[in-house]
Amino acid sequence: MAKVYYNGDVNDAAIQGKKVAIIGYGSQGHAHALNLKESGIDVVVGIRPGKSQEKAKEDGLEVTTVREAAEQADIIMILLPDESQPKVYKEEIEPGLKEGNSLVFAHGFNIHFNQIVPPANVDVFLVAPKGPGHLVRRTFTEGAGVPALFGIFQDVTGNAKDIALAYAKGVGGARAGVLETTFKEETETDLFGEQAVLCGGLSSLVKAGFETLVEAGYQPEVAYFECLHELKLIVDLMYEGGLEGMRYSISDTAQWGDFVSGPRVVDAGAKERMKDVLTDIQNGTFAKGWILENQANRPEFTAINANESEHLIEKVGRDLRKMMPFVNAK
Ligand SMILES: NC(=O)C1=CN([C@@H]2O[C@H](COP(=O)(O)OP(=O)(O)OC[C@H]3O[C@@H](n4cnc5c(N)ncnc54)[C@H](OP(=O)(O)O)[C@@H]3O)[C@@H](O)[C@H]2O)C=CC1
Ligand SMILES: CC[C@](O)(C(C)=O)C(=O)O
Ligand SMILES: [Mg+2]
Ligand SMILES: [Mg+2]
Repeated sequence: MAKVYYNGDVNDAAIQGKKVAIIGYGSQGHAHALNLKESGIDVVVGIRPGKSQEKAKEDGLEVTTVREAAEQADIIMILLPDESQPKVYKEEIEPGLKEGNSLVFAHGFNIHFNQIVPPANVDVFLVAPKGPGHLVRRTFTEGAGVPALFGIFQDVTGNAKDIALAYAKGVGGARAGVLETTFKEETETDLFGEQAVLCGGLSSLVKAGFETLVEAGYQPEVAYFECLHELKLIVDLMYEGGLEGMRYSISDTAQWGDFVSGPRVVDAGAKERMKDVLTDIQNGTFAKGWILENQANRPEFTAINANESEHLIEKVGRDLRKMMPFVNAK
């Protein structure tokens, strides 16, 4: 079994007296900045002028430019979109780095795929929450946390592991469990998870189910409730009790259908295609495509995104959710 670190395993002194710069104030950025601050850690947010800068100020945080934050801080956590990081790093972060600083990431993409090449005199590690930033924040305020991974790329101070664990505790990760990984493992598993299962696999499954019912003549609203809305309720049961917890709560009829029909839909062919997806991640094909897509100003991303937002499931869902304000309460 892998070693799992919890709050009691962490050396808090590793981060005390240090200043942490959170670069970016989006999904992960706001969660890390607020959670660390409420954990008693000295935080400054480095962010360009705009909406999220205003939000960081409204939230009562110390805010300055990216360059100034990187210069001031001992620990610099980069929480910009992966595709924006290399340019901002080169122009505004690298010039402020000092020997013995910690350069930190929440995802290994830019280090692993060679888009950011850090100097040899700083610690480089990742602390990657295994969940969306808004839930990293919400669970923290509820007294809980989202599990996290940490991984060391460069340890020049000899303290990188202690600092990484203290950081993970500060954002709430060590309430749920923190595991050691490598940049390679975090990058490849995170990309695979979001593409094959959590985001890509799931949205394709939901759309295919919805379309199958609608094309067979059933009402779109019924198909929406069946294939999308109820998913959260089923996944909540898996989150709480695994597959067996979910199967305990559903009817025996549903459980029998799960056993006999699930593998007909997600069959051996689907697993073979998952392996292809993993291969493209491992050999850099996916990363190269995403980097080039951004260099070309995202023509395919923009077109697909526009088509997706016009899908019937989205139109029906927007109307139905208006009648369920509690769904969007947070
Ligand atoms: N989203 C998530 O839950 C997870 C993300 N990660 C990783 O965390 C990192 C951050 O991701 P995420 O939180 O999704 O990022 P977001 O897309 O939410 O980041 C948006 C923030 O970055 C700022 N920003 C965007 N582009 C630039 C730029 N060119 N120059 C300066 N600031 C910019 C935005 O400012 P403005 O408002 O001005 O646009 C905003 O403050 C990534 O490495 C990601 O892989 C890891 C785990 C989960
Ligand atoms: C599942 C998507 C994710 O990897 C995440 C929230 O963990 C991301 O990159 O946003
Ligand atoms: Mg992830
Ligand atoms: Mg990810």
